[in-house]
Amino acid sequence: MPSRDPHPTDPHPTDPHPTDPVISVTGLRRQYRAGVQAFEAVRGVDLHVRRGELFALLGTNGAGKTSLLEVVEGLAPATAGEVRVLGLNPYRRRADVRPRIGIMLQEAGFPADLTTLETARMWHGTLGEARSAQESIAVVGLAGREDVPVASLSGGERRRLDLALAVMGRPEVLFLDEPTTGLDPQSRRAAWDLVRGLLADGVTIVLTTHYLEEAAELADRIAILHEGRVARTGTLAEIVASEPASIRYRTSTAALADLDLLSGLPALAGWPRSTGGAVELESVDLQVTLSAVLVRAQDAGAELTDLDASPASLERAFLAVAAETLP
Ligand SMILES: Nc1ncnc2c1ncn2[C@@H]1O[C@H](COP(=O)(O)OP(=O)(O)OP(=O)(O)O)[C@@H](O)[C@H]1O
Repeated sequence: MPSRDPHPTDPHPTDPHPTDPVISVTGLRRQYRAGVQAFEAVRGVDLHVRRGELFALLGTNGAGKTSLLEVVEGLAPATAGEVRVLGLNPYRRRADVRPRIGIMLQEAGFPADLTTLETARMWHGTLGEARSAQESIAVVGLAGREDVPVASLSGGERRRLDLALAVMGRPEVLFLDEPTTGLDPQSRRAAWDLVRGLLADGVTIVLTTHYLEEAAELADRIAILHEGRVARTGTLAEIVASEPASIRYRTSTAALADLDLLSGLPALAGWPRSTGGAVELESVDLQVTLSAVLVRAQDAGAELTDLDASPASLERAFLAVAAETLP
């Protein structure tokens, strides 16, 4: 099916309202191949990214993040649905949209024998209005490494060079595709500081990452993609609030081990389970359930070993999504 564009002329492309979403995706579908071999990688996605926010796109392997982002970045057409970036169809109006966005890909693939500065200058030559090569290198903290061949940069320095090129054109919207993969914890935190600096300058950022901590640290809002659909979306707090907390322990005392007896505990999110000899409880109110467990243990003189009580987390939400099979 060809992509459809209900507003092919984009009547007010240069005068969007300040509160309009910078990225607006509605009912997006992307299908690979046709006929019996057809595979729909993106199955009706709605997303809206506001000006100046960092929106993190998470997902299981093969969830459709890359397939979705390629359409948003204007690199591929949608099979169906509507995408607007800065008010424009990014595929049909690529020449207008491209200078206003920056894309940091997973593997930029520079000629390894060029130096940092030569690489930045080469990229500068492809842009119109842009920061100088020197300034871009300084922005990402690579000053002093100008004359080092790209092949001799560390993995972290190479990712910073990727970022220098992505921000060189002073993009209004920046796409960061797994920007800190392979970086050590210190370099990752340095990259986060760079990203925060860009946000402070008003850049709108779409981040994909497999590091949930990174999304929790940086994102204003998050979407978790699964099997081509948005399975969860919202702020970190909103996503976490939709998941139960958990309590685990081991005991030999029946009052705390018998699952039927435990099912009467308050605020449980489901039936108690026993896994590998440990009791597992899910709770919609950790404090209420945990207090009841401890009171019962005291009354029964029970010893609880390996006691662990954890509030819901982004990781739990992610794992819950990964375990779901969507209709
Ligand atoms: N060119 C293609 N032709 C056919 N199928 C494809 C093509 N590209 C991707 N797919 C399939 O579409 C689905 C989504 O892939 P995609 O790369 O978008 O996922 P992803 O979320 O980016 O995954 P990852 O986190 O592993 O990079 C996968 O099942 C993949 O095999």
